[in-house]
Amino acid sequence: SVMRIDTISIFPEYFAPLHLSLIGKAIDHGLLEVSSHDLREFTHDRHRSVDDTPYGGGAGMVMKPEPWGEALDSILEQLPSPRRRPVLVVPTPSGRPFTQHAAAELAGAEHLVFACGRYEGIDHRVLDWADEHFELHELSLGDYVLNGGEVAALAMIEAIVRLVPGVIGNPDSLVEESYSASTRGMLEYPVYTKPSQWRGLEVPGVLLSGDHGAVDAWRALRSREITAARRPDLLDQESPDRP
Ligand SMILES: Nc1cc(-c2ccc3ccn(Cc4ccccc4)c3c2)n[nH]1
Repeated sequence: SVMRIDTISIFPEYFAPLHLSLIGKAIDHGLLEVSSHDLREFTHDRHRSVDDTPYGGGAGMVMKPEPWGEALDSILEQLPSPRRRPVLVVPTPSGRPFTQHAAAELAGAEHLVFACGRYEGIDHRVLDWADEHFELHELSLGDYVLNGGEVAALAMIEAIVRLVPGVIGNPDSLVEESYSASTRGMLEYPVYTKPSQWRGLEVPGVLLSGDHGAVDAWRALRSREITAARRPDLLDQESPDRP
């Protein structure tokens, strides 16, 4: 089934990279349709304004609700009916954390719409209205501040689309990943390839031994060492199926 992704932003050119590499191939193979919409197409004044001063005062500008309403209407009107409610993802610093679990959940959606804000954010009535017409997800990319939602949307789209069957060439490469079920939240072990000697640096001998048991043990040990050092919080999730 074809997954459709629509993005709405005042910088639609941010999404041109999606047409490159893996995602580009998925689009060429008809597995994925990506359309980027310019929010200013839904303004009607001479200055094509999308922002105004905030009620209640404060610094910065807030994105006006009308252009967003018309942009979202236009997406809903283009849907084949009867349709399931499309998913609307709104990247925001105040959102629920975007995790691999959220990516897997969203990878099952038929139609994803990303509303990318700028300035101090979007008039909250847009989210209130959208909650009635979409399955709304306000998501944060992480605990750092960006200038807008586009970079967050690009990252989320990549994390989601690579989980869609057929998009990634080799599905095996998805199995043993950080944050995936099989690694149970452990970080990746170090990887090596030829040449076995490089600038005087060797590859760990066990990896050249052909002893797959020893290789697995070495990798498990390195994962645990690296996770304990960098992400002890992931180890606290002592799950019953991890000794
Ligand atoms: N994880 C994450 C998401 C964002 C994000 C998403 C959308 C928007 C729209 C405007 N801004 C700028 C902004 C900065 C701080 C406070 C309010 C607005 C955005 C930031 N930053 N960090």
